[in-house]
Amino acid sequence: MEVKARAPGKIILAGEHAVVHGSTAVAASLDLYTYVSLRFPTPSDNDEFLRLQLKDLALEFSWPVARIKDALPEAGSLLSSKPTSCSIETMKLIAALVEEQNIPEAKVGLASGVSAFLWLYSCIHGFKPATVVITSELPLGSGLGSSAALCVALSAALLSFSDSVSLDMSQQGWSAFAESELELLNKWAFEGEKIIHGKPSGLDNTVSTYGNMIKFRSGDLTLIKSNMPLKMLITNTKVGRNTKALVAGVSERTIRHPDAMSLVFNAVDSISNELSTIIQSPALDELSITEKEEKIEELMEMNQGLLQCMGVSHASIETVLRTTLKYKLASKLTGAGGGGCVLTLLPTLLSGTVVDKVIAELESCGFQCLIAAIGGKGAEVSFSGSS
Ligand SMILES: Nc1ncnc2c1ncn2[C@@H]1O[C@H](COP(=O)(O)OP(=O)(O)O)[C@@H](O)[C@H]1O
Ligand SMILES: C[C@@](O)(CCOP(=O)(O)O)CC(=O)O
Ligand SMILES: [Mg+2]
Repeated sequence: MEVKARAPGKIILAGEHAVVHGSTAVAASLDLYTYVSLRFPTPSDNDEFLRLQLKDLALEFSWPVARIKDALPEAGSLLSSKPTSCSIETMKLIAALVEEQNIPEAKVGLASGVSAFLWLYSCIHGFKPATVVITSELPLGSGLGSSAALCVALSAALLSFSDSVSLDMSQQGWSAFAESELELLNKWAFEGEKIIHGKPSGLDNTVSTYGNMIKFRSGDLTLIKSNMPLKMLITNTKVGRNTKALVAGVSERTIRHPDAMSLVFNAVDSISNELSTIIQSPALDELSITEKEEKIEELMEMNQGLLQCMGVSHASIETVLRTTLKYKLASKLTGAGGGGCVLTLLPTLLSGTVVDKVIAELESCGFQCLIAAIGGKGAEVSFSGSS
């Protein structure tokens, strides 16, 4: 029997970084997924390895399970009872296990993802041999939440074969988790995100777990029901960056200028709250769709200005902003910034010709554009094969 889990990426409409410091953020899931399949060998396979295949990257890692048991003896004793944080000492032991795999220099950023895998796997399944295969439709390290999608899909696959979750394995196609199970897998995913991000807010793993559109503040989520069409152009600057370093940079700036930064975070909080009110307000309210879109555009520009104050914009992001402004379109970075992706609102009445022109101009700068559906499903699993 094999389980396949999938978890979506996300866009942050407002509130990235500030959410780490307690402000409200608004995010929506994307219809781009990370997939994790998990299979345990049968006794006749005589396989004593834990294998991790990163299919898109053509990389494969493996550890004899006895080696993992030697390195992380206490991990196996936790056995999925409760989501547990990886201590600094254990992190060093995991780093040694990852280093043994000689990840190519150009792909060294993957080490944190592989570490999160080892922690989640050994906590939930101890030292059992298995093969785990990962594929993703998301660009890695671009602000679309690939790290969270990885942690959520991993937790979903791992928990599906644990005593903590009871799913109907005979059901065909993708099935969703019960509410209490979603809560558990979101908590495990958060532990994985901590290994990748250092100090995550929990926003990304929460929207990847639950899907839809959410308002999030200090660990609390509220599902949002949008009452208007929201079409976003996503431009990937293809400038690589690392969320952990950018989040740490904002924290350092906050230590240097606590009063000013607290006002910046408060302003972002107001922007996110106003944005979620506009999105949810009834379609036949006094505000027409166009008026709502104009307000959202203004809020996006204000949020972008505050992200600049936090020091997370980038020359490539500024190029996207300037280019879209020529077509009177508003944009903001999404995710951690420093490169990565930029969102541009495409108003309902905007002609297809203008959309094509702006995309052509952005792509002529070497950027990559996509229009993805937002607010779709969260984590799901699908079983195949006989038990
Ligand atoms: N499919 C994947 N396979 C392996 N590692 C992954 C995968 N997706 C994400 N990661 C890990 O997450 C990191 C990117 O996370 P991050 O910097 O938070 O950017 P984002 O979450 O916006 O994509 C990668 O460098 C890698 O360590
Ligand atoms: C910057 C932040 O708000 C979002 C990071 O998103 P991403 O990893 O860049 O997709 C960090 C967080 O909320 O944990
Ligand atoms: Mg991330």
